[in-house]
Amino acid sequence: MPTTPHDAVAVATTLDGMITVDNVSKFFGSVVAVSDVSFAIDAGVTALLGPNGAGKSTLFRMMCGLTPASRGELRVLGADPRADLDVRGSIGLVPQQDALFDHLSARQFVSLAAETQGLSGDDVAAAGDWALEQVDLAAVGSKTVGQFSKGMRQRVKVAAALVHDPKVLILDEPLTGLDPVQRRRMIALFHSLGDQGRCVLVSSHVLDEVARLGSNVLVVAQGRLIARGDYRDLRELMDDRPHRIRIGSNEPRRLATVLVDRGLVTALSLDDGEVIVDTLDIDTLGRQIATIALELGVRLTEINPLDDDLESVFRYLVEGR
Ligand SMILES: Nc1ncnc2c1ncn2[C@@H]1O[C@H](COP(=O)(O)OP(=O)(O)OP(=O)(O)O)[C@@H](O)[C@H]1O
Repeated sequence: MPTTPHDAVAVATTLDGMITVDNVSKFFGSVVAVSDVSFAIDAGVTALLGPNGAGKSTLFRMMCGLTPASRGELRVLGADPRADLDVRGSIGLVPQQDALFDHLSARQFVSLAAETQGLSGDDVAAAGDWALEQVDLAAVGSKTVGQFSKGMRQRVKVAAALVHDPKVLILDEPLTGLDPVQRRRMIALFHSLGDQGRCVLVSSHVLDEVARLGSNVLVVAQGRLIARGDYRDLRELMDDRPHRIRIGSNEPRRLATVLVDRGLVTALSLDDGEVIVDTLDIDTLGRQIATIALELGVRLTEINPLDDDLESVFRYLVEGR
């Protein structure tokens, strides 16, 4: 554990988890942003995966006590974040927006965050230095934020959220726009913060980012929690879904007939000389298609999945198709 410039807020954790969300819904008029979501999470990194508009930010805002739930109950460190100011003080939020003041130095920006959290006097500078150290920016703390790369800017935002040494750190899409090296560095930072006993909750709409975030994943879509578990299990579940594939060849009709005869596809259509197939067993189809083409003397020009985007993965998980 690192030494901290000020006492960590001592708040009891419940048996349920450091964050507990119990049958929570949030309505904005007729819009259901969050629908009957329940989960409990503890120390370490948890990823909240979901497409745009899934309800991730709304869940985060409720956890931070910024907006009330319409129904259900949220507990952070055993208390209601709307009612308990101590608990609000043990949450750090990294917002999605790039809300930095470019003319301030990183140290000034983080100190401002420390003052906002109620620190004063020497504690402000000590907390600022400590937070910049955590994100590996202490050496460039006197540079203005306007000079920073996207990855460094994100780390300044994390430092600002960490400055009061919160037990719970909530990060809204913190990996967006980072290059692979910056992303790896940020993910390593999240894990080190989680290993120090913090509950680190990170949202993302990118499946591959979540693969690197770790084993604890919550999947939300259309306001509902639709899956939860180890990333590999979720990936398997996603890979088991039916796939739609476009196959280009010089003899689409002959190829189509054989694919149906051999039971390799569940649906098929011909589109402008190309065969569009649905298959439940993409591996077998992939293995056999070249052999079949060879047998028939048919030349393959293209094999492309049409539904390998994240939206179709979510659609499958939500609707089972
Ligand atoms: N203040 C609001 N008033 C009305 N509707 C809202 C409000 N905030 C969110 N919504 C709606 O609630 C739904 C969930 O939005 P939310 O921002 O929580 O999703 P998200 O998963 O964070 O997506 P994104 O990454 O795009 O922000 C969306 O349909 C959104 O339009």
